[in-house]
Amino acid sequence: SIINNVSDLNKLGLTFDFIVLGGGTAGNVIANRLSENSSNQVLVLEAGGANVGVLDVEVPFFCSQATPNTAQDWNYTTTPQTGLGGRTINYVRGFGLGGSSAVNYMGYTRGSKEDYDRFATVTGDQGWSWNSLIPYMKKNEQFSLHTQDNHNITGQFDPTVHGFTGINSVSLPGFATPEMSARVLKATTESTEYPFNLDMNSGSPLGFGWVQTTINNGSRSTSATSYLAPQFINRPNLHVLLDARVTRVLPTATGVFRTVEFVQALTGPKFNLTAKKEIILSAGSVGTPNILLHSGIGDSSALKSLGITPLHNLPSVGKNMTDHTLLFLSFEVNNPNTWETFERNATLGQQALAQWTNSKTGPLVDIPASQLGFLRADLEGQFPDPAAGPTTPHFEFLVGNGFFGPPPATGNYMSVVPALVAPTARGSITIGSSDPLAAPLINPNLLGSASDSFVMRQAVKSALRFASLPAWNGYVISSLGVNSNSTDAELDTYIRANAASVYHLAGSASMSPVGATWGVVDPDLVVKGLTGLRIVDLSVVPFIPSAHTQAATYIIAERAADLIKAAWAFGGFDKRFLSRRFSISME
Ligand SMILES: Cc1cc2nc3c(=O)[nH]c(=O)nc-3n(C[C@H](O)[C@H](O)[C@H](O)COP(=O)(O)OP(=O)(O)OC[C@H]3O[C@@H](n4cnc5c(N)ncnc54)[C@H](O)[C@@H]3O)c2cc1C
Repeated sequence: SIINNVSDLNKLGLTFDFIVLGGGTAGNVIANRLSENSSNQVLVLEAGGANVGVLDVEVPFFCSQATPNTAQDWNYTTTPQTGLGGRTINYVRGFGLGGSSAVNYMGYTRGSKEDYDRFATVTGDQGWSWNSLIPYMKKNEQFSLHTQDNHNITGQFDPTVHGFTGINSVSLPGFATPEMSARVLKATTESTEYPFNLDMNSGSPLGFGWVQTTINNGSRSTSATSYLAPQFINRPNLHVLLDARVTRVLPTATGVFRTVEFVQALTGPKFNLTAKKEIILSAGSVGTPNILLHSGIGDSSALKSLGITPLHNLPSVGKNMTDHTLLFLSFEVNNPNTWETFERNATLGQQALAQWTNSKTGPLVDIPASQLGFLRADLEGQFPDPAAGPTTPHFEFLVGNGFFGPPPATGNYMSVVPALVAPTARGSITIGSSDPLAAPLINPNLLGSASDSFVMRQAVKSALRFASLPAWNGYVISSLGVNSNSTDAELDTYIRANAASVYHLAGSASMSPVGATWGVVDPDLVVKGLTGLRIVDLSVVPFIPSAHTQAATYIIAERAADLIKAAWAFGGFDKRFLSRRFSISME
């Protein structure tokens, strides 16, 4: 059930085995999988609301309107970003059931095999390798063979690498943009720099291909519409409390954290609930370290200086924060059928919305991109390879049939949006006060290293080269802002003034090997040195995947659910405790 008020929850008279903090992308996977066992009572505490009936959330094309500064956004701002010339920027995090899966741009890209194999190497747990995770990729994915325009999808994906019976819908574009798509595909035949890739979710993402998105029959699929669909949320052992903002986790004994403190209104009373088995922290890469720090779990001396009693010294909490940077690069084109046509004409816009409402067809069924490419930069011998391996990209292009965001008053446009996907800079989540309801200090450190600035410039140059291939003759009229004659200094100035976040932040509560002096969680995602508290969200990755990050989040959560089930499979004894105490392997 979905409950709005803690007094209604209390009336149920339940005690909970597992309490999941945050009903976002990962949290709802955990809630679903743990409640498959009817003897587990599972509760999710979500700070925001239900996110139901919000058109900007449901209509794929409206994704850029869902945030920033809306009711479904935490509405954060970064600290001044040195790599962006000192600018501060909006920092979007999904607020409400579904979390960031309800406000993201729906691209579904797993990353490279090397990304996951690096997780396994760095953590010492082969369970995080690509091959070990394939079953979890398939458990997440319900790939659709149907598109909203019923076109033939042969040659647009590789069926052998997908899951068809999972929970989260994934589909190919459902509204044709033939003038542009044909040229993108032609461009892939004109230069070895931009090869075609049948399916970027095979583990080998390099090249250009068709975008796969978390869209179900023309509407956004979120972790709430999928993992909390009626057949799941109606389980008698699964409950969600909305408007429940977690302030801290509290110890029930020394080193044991099974109690959660939360509020239902910013000025309202605090409530406590205690889990019988575990608290699972799934508040995301900002929320998770924020809650840990306010709970006294972090760098003890930094916490003390803020007046917070340190309870467990874990200096890595909030460190290692990594994010992707993008630049919206636009080209004026000679094609009357771009998004601008219906974006500028109210009648056509209303027709498009009516078509979506009535039949879930038309231009609004897709995100504003139909192809994407993952590419490597020529590092010119200046920097060590920042990627997980030689078949892992350094940057990405999202190609769209129009201007991203509100278009200029006249003209038709194409977007080729370069994004840095293997950054070396690391940022942080810290706190500036002991008030758990105050916003944390968010520093993604975008373009914060010489290598990142260099690769971003290479990516922009590559985008300009891409748009001048013969495929675009007679189509591309000119680029906006920069062009192929721009000097490196001009490119850098433009990038610093205009680059933004892709909102993929990751790694702020990283996994590390058992016994490591760094990191926040062990490879089984239990907080290092503590009992009863596990973290399951994108904050646990030691490196950001070189891809859009929701697929990795879902995959990690699917495996995490199995780790939790296995830990409690022995009559209530924590398998992890047993295996450590008696040095026996129970895998
Ligand atoms: C605008 C935007 C566009 C993006 N585009 C894409 C894309 O196209 N493709 C892609 O793959 N990825 C994209 N991403 C990234 C992707 O959505 C995230 O990496 C992923 O959803 C992270 O999942 P998570 O479970 O770690 O966190 P979230 O999904 O953010 O979940 C955290 C949840 O915890 C809740 N929470 C936080 N603090 C508290 C608290 N104190 N108490 C209670 N609840 C709390 C939040 O409200 C939220 O529901 C985008 C993200 C954004 C914001």
